[in-house]
This record gives sequence, structure tokens and C-alpha cells, in this order.
Amino acid sequence: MKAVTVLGSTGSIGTNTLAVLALHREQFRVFALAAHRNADKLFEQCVEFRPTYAVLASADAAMRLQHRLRAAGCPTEVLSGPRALDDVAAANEVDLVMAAIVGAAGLSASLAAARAGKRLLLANKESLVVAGDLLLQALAQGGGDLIPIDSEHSAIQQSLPDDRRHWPTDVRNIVLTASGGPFRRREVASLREATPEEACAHPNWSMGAKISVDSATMMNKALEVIEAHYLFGMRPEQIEVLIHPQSIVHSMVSYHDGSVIAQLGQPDMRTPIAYGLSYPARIASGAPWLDLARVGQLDFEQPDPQRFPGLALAFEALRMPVGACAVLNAANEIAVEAFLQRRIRFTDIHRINAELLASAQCTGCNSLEALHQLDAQTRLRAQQHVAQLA
Ligand SMILES: NC(=O)C1=CN([C@@H]2O[C@H](COP(=O)(O)OP(=O)(O)OC[C@H]3O[C@@H](n4cnc5c(N)ncnc54)[C@H](OP(=O)(O)O)[C@@H]3O)[C@@H](O)[C@H]2O)C=CC1
Ligand SMILES: CC(=O)[C@@H](O)[C@H](O)COP(=O)(O)O
Ligand SMILES: [Mn+2]
Repeated sequence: MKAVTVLGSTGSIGTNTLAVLALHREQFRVFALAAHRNADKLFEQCVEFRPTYAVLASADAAMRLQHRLRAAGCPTEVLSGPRALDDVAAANEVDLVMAAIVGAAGLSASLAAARAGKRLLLANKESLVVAGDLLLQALAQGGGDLIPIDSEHSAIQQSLPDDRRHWPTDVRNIVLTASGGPFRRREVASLREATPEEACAHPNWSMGAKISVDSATMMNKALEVIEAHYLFGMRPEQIEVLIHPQSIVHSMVSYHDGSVIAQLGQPDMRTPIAYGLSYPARIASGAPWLDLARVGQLDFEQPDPQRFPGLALAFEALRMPVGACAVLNAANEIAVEAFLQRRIRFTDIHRINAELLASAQCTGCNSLEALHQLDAQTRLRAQQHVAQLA
């Protein structure tokens, strides 16, 4: 029986993870569940899965949840505060950690799981974008492993040889597929009027608000380019992005002999989640079967740089000193939040990201402390841009 901690259990990835775990109660037990504020959903999850621990951000909210759980006869102990996330990620009893917190807020617990030698199921791509080298070092020191949950990176992992020594010699390049999001066919001039509701209406995937907006700007793919660089050791020029509106081909690897190996499936996150939970075995995920005759057609096209200017920022950041990716991520988190609050326009997200990356001073930002400082400074500067634009 494997013990699992689910960080971000109340979100889109968190609930999909619990849906897969519910199919395999004989193989997995839930050790801890962690959310930020959504105490009602966390309460329901605790009653169903009876974890040893639950975590909420605020001490008051945690105390109220503790009373509700006691009254419902649930033995779960409720913890609070940022250290609590690290503790439930690194606890001795834990085998697998699903890192599904959104944003750089997930970094500390990802690092804690890696240092403690856990199997890290990484949905929180921002951990690698902000501190890719440090997370890989922590994994090497801890002796655990990382299985990407992001659908494209799961696809690439499944399309690469198991023996990593073949990657540098055999692989020509990797191709990340992108759906094109809700604005693939919208008139570019009208993007400045796009609303949060329109930006969050992803054509294929049901996801949290932040990643949905990232898909609409294609900053999601920009973050995924950086994620792929760290996960698979690919140089920026070996990473290609191709629009595939059906989101059936989840990504592919192109080899020197002319072969292209891809992973296909329905756009359903339960598939990469089940793969990560059971690797190297395969277990049922609950996702529907792929019927290619019904899909009928698979289309591919080049991304339009006018419509999706954010994509180029990833390649720019990868050519800059290492902290540039952290700057891009922090700027984007603040800009997306401001857009969701209707304080800035959709097209301002890219303005803020591009301006902060262009003025980034990040030489020598190799330590966790330096990256934290850079992240905090960038957030402040991005807030100033938001205030000017609002
Ligand atoms: N959704 C998807 O299909 C995919 C998501 N990802 C990645 O997975 C991650 C999660 O995405 P998604 O599930 O969509 O996001 P959601 O917004 O749906 O969920 C986010 C989760 O993180 C929790 N959370 C938010 N902020 C904090 C914080 N400061 N401290 C602790 N917990 C926090 C939320 O708690 P609460 O509910 O209490 O606010 C919630 O449980 C992201 O990094 C995203 O890029 C990658 C590929 C696909
Ligand atoms: C499901 C998943 O992995 C998302 O990251 C997805 O890829 C978003 O879709 P886009 O391809 O539109 O960014
Ligand atoms: Mn993805």
C-alpha cells in the first residue's frame, strides 16, 4: 500500500487525483490533503478519504475545520501554515507526493518532497520554471524520482527511451503540442477586449483559472518550454511548439532516424495522473477510451507570433541568466491575477511580462534565497505596472 500526499487537493488536478485514487483504494492510501482556503471542499475530501493530516493556510480556518471533522467522527488532524506543507510532503510515511498547488507557492513543498526522496508527481510546472536547477539537485540528493504530470511532459516521458543515456544521442527534438486555447481564431485586434470568462473557456480542458488564462495567452506553453528544458535536458532550439486544436496528440519526440513517437489519448488529466501514480505499471484512470474514427481528423499548424507573443519570451528567458525564468513567472502570476480581477486588459498581460523580462537583473541568482528575493522584487514591480495600467 502506497501513501500519497496531495498538495492542492481542492483544485482541478487535486480532484482528478482523488478520482483516480478512489478507483484503487487497495493500492493507495491518502496520507495528507492540502488546500489554501477552500475548507468546505477539504472537509468533504477528508470525510471521504480520512487522511492522517489536512492542511489549510490560516490557523483560524484550520481550527474551525478541525472542529467540524471531530463532530463528523473523522480522525484527521488539521495543520496550518507554510511549514505544514513541507512537513506533509516530506513525512517518513509518505511514498508519493502530488504537487498540484498553483504558482510559485508550490515550490517549497516540491523541494521538500524532492529532498526527502519521494516520488514527486509534478503538476506544479512553476516549481521547475522558478528553480529548475535547484529542484533537480534536490531530487538527485534525495534519491527519489520526478514524474511529470503536465500532459505534454507526460507524453514526452512516455515517448522517450527508458534509458536516459540515449536521450542526448538519439533525440533530434521534442514537439510540445498546444491547443491554441479559446482565442485561436479570434480577431487579434479584439483581444484587448477579451474578458476573464472568455479567456477561461478552454476548448478542450477543464482547469483552474490561472492555467486557463495562460493557455489563452500561450504563456502556458512558454512555461512548458522551460519545464521541458529542465526535465529532458533539451536545448531551447530542440524544443518546438505546434498547435494541435484537438488535444489528442499530447506531444511527440522526433528521432535522428526520422521516427516520430507520440502519446495519444483523450484530453483528460486522469490519464497522466494514473501514469504517474503507478509508473512503471499501468492502472485504470477512469478516462474515456480514445476512438480515433470518431475524432476523424487531427490538425497541426504553426503558432502565430502576433496572436501569441508570449511564447517567444520563454526562449528569450532561457538565453538569459538563470533567474530570468523566475522573473517571467512572477510577472505573469501578478499580471494574470490582475486580469482575473478585471484591473488590466488581456493584452496587458504580455506587456507586463515582456517589460519585466527585458529589464530583469538576475545575474548570479542561483541560490534559493536569491531566487526568492528576485521573485518578491518582480512581484512588486509588476504590481506597479498593474497600478499604472489599471
Ligand atoms: N488543471 C490542469 O488540468 C493542469 C494543471 N497543471 C498545473 O497544475 C497546477 C494546479 O493547477 P490547477 O489544479 O488547474 O489549479 P486550481 O486553481 O484548480 O487549484 C489550485 C490548488 O492549489 C491550492 N492553492 C492555491 N494557492 C495556494 C497556496 N498559496 N498554498 C497552498 N495551496 C494553494 C488551491 O487551494 P484552494 O482551493 O483552497 O484555493 C487548490 O487546491 C498548476 O501549476 C498548473 O499549471 C498542469 C497541467 C494541467
Ligand atoms: C492539460 C495540460 O497539460 C494543460 O497544460 C494543457 O496543455 C493546456 O492546454 P494548452 O495546450 O491550450 O496550453
Ligand atoms: Mn500542459
